[in-house]
Amino acid sequence: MCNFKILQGCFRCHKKIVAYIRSTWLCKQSSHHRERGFDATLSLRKDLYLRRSGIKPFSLRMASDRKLHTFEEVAKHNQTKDCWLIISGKVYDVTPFMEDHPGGDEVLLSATGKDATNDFEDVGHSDSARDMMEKYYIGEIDASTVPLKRTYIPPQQAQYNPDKTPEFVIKILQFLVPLLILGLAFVVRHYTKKE
Ligand code: HEM
Repeated sequence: MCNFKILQGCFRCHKKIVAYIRSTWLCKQSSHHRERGFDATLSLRKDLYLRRSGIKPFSLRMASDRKLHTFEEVAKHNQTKDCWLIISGKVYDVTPFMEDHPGGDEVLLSATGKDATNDFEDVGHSDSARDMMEKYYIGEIDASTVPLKRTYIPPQQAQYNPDKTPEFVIKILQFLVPLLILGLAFVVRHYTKKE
């Protein structure tokens, strides 16, 4: 039985070919090359083939190898000694990595019980970090079981409501009373001058 299936451009003419790999050997490929009298790739070692094709083995796992986990099941693994993460639709058991994770085990713990894709991407993990993920991959997440993202509901704009409290009346009076006194002073002065 073949472990991996590859759809990749031909080394020579870049036409897409299908190849199957068993263990470390390429065991079957589409007849494209043989039709042209070229079947040297049949004896290529898998790692050489993969290096040339630029595909990481991680992406080559067949669908049947991927276990589908529910969100609820994954969320239960939220301890230092049992820690699973969901990143880009994939499930990782990072328990053996907790002590060695350069960012510490606490960040990994804080990323459990949710889709940690953004947390992972925000850090700007290196390519070597991404390559390491393969080691901890245990399956796919059943997307239909992931709770919908909490949507941000902006605070409701307070409706215009003129302030009618006593405080507001006092403020108005503080402004009006000096004006009234000033006006009264002018009136009094005006009449007293005439007399
Ligand atoms: C399978 C999952 C993960 C693997 C294999 C992994 C691996 C690594 C590696 C190798 C580094 C060293 C820096 C680098 O090479 O990029 C690193 C750093 C770090 N990681 Fe992760 N990581 C994973 C998940 C996460 C998650 C989910 C978070 C956030 C919640 C996170 C937060 C960090 C932080 C904060 C650093 C330190 C960055 C720094 O100090 O520059 N990692 N990780």
